[in-house]
Amino acid sequence: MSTAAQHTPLMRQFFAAKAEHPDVLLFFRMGDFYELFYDDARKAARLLDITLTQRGNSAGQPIPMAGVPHHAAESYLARLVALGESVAICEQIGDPAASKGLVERKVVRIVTPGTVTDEALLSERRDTLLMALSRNKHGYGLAWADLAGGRFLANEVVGEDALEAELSRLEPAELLLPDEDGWPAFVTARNGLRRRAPWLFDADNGRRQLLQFFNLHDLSAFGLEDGVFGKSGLAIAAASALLGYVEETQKQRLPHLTAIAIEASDGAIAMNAATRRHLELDTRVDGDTRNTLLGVLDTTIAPMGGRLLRRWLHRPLRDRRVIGERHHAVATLIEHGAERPLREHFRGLGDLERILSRIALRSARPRDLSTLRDGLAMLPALRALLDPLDSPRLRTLSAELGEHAAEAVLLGQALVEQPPVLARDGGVFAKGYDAELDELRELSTNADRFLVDLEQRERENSGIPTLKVGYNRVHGYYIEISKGQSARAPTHYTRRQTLTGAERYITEELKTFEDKVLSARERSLSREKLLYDGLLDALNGRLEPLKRCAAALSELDVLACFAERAQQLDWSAPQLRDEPGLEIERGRHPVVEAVREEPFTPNDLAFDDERRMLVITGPNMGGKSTYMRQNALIVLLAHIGSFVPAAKAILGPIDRILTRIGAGDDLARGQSTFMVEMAETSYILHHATERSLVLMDEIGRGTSTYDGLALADAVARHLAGVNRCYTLFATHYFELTALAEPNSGIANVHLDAVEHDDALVFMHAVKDGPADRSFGLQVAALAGLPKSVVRQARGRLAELERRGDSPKPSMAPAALDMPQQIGLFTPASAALDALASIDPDELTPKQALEALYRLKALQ
Ligand SMILES: Nc1ncnc2c1ncn2[C@@H]1O[C@H](COP(=O)(O)OP(=O)(O)OP(=O)(O)O)[C@@H](O)[C@H]1O
Repeated sequence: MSTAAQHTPLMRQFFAAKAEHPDVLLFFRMGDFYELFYDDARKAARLLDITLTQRGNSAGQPIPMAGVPHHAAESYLARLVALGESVAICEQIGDPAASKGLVERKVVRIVTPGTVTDEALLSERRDTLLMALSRNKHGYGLAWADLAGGRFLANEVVGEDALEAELSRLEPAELLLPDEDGWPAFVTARNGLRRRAPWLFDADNGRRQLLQFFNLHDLSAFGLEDGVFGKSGLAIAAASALLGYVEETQKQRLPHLTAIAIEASDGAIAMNAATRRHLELDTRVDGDTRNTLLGVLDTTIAPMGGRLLRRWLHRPLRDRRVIGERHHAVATLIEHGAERPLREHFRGLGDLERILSRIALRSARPRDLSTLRDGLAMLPALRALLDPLDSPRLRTLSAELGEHAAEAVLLGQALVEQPPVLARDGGVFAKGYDAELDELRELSTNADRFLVDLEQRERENSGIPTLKVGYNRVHGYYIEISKGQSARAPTHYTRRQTLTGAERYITEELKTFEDKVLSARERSLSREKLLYDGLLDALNGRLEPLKRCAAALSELDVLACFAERAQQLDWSAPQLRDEPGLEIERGRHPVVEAVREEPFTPNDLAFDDERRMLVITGPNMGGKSTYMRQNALIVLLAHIGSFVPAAKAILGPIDRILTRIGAGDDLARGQSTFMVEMAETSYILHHATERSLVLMDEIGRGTSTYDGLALADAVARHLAGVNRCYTLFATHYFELTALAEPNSGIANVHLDAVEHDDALVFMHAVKDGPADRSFGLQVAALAGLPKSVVRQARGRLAELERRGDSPKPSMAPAALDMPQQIGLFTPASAALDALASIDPDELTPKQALEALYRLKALQ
């Protein structure tokens, strides 16, 4: 082991900084580069695919090193943050030119996945959240902050399921949790996990810290004290742990987090992680984000509108007044043709929400301010558009937009039309805004004139026509004379620099001029900095109303998007009513309809107290899954305030949407398909209420036919009899169609196909009653199963049917109790089972022949 003393001074400085930030990558500034050393270098080289090299030796050993150029650091940081890594930025504090020996360095901030606010490190249309979790014997506290958007929220939930549901809803980029055992795997397996000392999650300390942060005497105004568990302080503990972390990493105040609010679970239609996954709200099972509900729905124009829509989509509301107002607003926009001009205005809007956060954090760039200026300038036109519209929500939003005339004028006068990217180079402020700045700028501008005159004069006086006046950053102003002519230089010229072909001089007059001009430049830059700070101060004084204005603009963008979609896609206004039941006429699946070339066949749905479960049968590919999901999506869309893809939808209250649908990612989650299927089913049986909408797709498929049928039957009976939820139950077990007895609340519907000229045509229309054929073999043929195999299966099927062993759709209910009579369970199915296990593509000709003999033997 090497000791500190054996290391070079530079490495000792590195180790000191590293000791303070052992868990994060350290970007150590070395001139124009950030360098990483030792393990950090190895890790960064792997993650960023950059070269791992060496920087000399220290303590007798080579130092592994990887570096990224300073000017390109942002893109590397963005990649690291996206991978869930944090980076401490250690800058050179002293002036390298002035300091003797080692220049001083200091960690100035820590970039972490959940705290970034720089535009370049954020995803435009998705919130970046930092979340903290606390727990006690009752449940969990959650607090999450969107620092880039200036939002701070909390919630308390009971049970791991509810915690998982919240995590899947919010998808935090970084998760803080007390460093203790016993956290469930769906928490500990997350990217961007940061374990913190458990005492940082203490409710009593936390309360004090929050009071101090918000400068308040009590927290009751935020509703934080009346969490789900009374005064347990779970949300408070999480919120204060979060704040502590932000202060530690950002090393600055957070003036834009002005409040914290509880976002209670019971205000929303509950959807667990499985439901979000199965319904493919914004990501498909295969990770694709197009061809999802959000993909079809999101035509918002401003990025902040897009983020709000995603938030809405993940949190359909139960408050029928709020949703009703949104529907009314959308209808009003359509009726008056107002959404198109509204959206035209939004094109130049920019991301005001994040800009305002950067203004609060004082990291706003000149272009942020000019975008804000342009946004504020369009407010009067927007209000003029909105004011004649008779909709309560639009009226509220118009009022929330506010006037902001003073800020609009201030920014209008202060900024040049197209400001530079960075404030430090100057040129941000318009002429006429500040007299002192104008005067200083005048001096610099006049300088050019002076230099031309001087050059002319010196040429004449010296008689050297090639004499030039110039400037360089190191040596300042000079008079240049070529080597050949330099002997003729006047005596009052003082030599400043010798080049290969020329000599450069300075004169008294030029020196005086230089001092004046350079100091004018410097003074004008520092004047601009002062003015810039003043501008930020002025805007910060009005941050709250400006934030409300940005929020109203985001909501208008989403409502206008709903209006646009409704017209483009022929969606209609849903009706919400207080009586229970769901009635959908000519409903469509928004995503399948959008991607299909052929027309979509609309289908109805009716649920009421007498009809609570539909057992859906029909051929594979017939459209069962599509039908089930479209109904869930219609219910969901209605509850975010959107119109819906149906001719008519009358919806009673809904508290949850629960789904059990086989998905391709089950195995990736480290559990067997059947385990996942049963865990999800069990969740549904425990949580579904009379007001829940439940989709069950092919339950029981993951195990043997016998067990599967028995389970599916018992689950269906439980859902219909005990949970009494609205259930769409798709199944291949025809036996289940027998459940639809009078007064059972269960009805049969089916999808159909017809064989036409040897081809199979799917009708996609949902009809009453059970299916009478499964078309399994025809679909298998469609899928390209070898003809010989299909032919053989067909023969077997005919034989089974002849023997009366095959399952019949009209099976009597009692049959379930006598499974030995059911064809599915006879030994004859052994041949089909064996057939199913054969993959023809995998077989050699010899193996195929052997398989054939085995099959024959099973006859
Ligand atoms: N109502 C419809 N109108 C038009 N096309 C439809 C309709 N419903 C489904 N389809 C088409 O049929 C395909 C198969 O539908 P879906 O996956 O819903 O069938 P399924 O009965 O659930 O099949 P499986 O039992 O094999 O899972 C869809 O991808 C879609 O292209």
